[in-house]
Formats: sequence, structure tokens, C-alpha cells
Amino acid sequence: MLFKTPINLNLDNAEVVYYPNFFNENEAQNYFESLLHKIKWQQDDITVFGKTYPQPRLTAFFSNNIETYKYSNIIMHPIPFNAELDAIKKKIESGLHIEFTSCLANLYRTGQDSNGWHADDEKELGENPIIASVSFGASRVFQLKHKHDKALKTKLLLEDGSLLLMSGETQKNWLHQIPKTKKIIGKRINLTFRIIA
Ligand SMILES: O=C(O)CCC(=O)C(=O)O
Ligand SMILES: [Fe+2]
Repeated sequence: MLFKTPINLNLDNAEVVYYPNFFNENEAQNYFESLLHKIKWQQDDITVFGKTYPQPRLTAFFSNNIETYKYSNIIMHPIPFNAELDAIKKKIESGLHIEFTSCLANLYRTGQDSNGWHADDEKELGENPIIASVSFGASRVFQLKHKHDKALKTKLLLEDGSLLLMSGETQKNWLHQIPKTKKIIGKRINLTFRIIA
């Protein structure tokens, strides 16, 4: 078997599946260290509801094409995949039988870094975006809430070496976030593979 028991979150009007240990401990640790040092992490200013402030995490954007990615008033211009990202991309693609073009990488430096409520519903992602989200390093809580039905919400811990697949109507109907935590925790790298045509 390729995966250790995928967990389907069974959400209404969404398709979210969690694959723990998609990467083994050794792979996860090596990728974490090399991506941490190799990627030129940057902190952009974002504008949300007319207010501009530094994004509470570092990011980088990679693609095998030249398509830009715009969100929160930022325009990300891609750089080519490095060898590690390319290997990670290939492993996900052969596991899921889906091909991705682009990857938005996030570095959460401490528990004070975060990613506020949003849906990845930018038009360049198409009608029903498929997003494969890989986590390395410290575990962080990932929360999901339905856009209209307040009773519908859930959370899970995104662990080192895991893969979370969001597809179908997830972005249309749900928001997600990585909240801040007061716990003293280490760095976390998250890679969101996307299809931007
Ligand atoms: O860090 C995460 O797990 C989530 C990242 C995310 O939602 C995004 O980059 O759009
Ligand atoms: Fe997202």
C-alpha cells in the first residue's frame, strides 16, 4: 500500500483528505532542513480590507510556467522549482495521479506566524481548485469552517511529513486557516501545490 490510512474528513460540500506520513521521518527531516536553507524566503506586505501590513509568515512561489499568482493584493512572480521541490512534486503527482504547475511555500517561524481565514479561490486556480498541501517541521493546527453554516467547522493537526488534499467544492464552500499559538514551537514549512494555467 502506498499510503498509511488516508483520512477523509467527510465534510459537507467539500473534499478534504489527510495522508499522515506521506513522507517518512527521514525524508521529512531532510526536506525540512534543505528547504529552510535553500529557499529565498521573503516577507511581503498584504492588503486585506484596505489595511496594509507585513504578512505574518514568509513565502516563496515556484512554477514550471510563467503565470503569476495574485492574492491579498500581492503579485507573486514564480521562480523555477529547485531539485528538492521537483522531487516532492513528482512523488505527490505519482501518488495522486494529478499534475501540478506551481507551488506556494510558507514558512511559519514561530507560533506567532499564522495564515488567516481564507479560501484559495483566485480565478487563476480555476473552477474547483485542487490543492495538495505538504507539511514539514513543527505540527500546526489547521481549522476549517463552512462559509455559510456556522455549525460546520472542524480542525486537525498537520503533522511532519503529511499531505492534505483539498479538491471538489472545498474552496467554494469552506474557509481555512492556521491560527497563531502561544505554545513555544519550532519552525514549520508548508508547500501548497496548485494548478495555475
Ligand atoms: O500552512 C498551511 O497548512 C496552509 C497554507 C494555506 O492555506 C495557503 O498557503 O493557502
Ligand atoms: Fe490556503
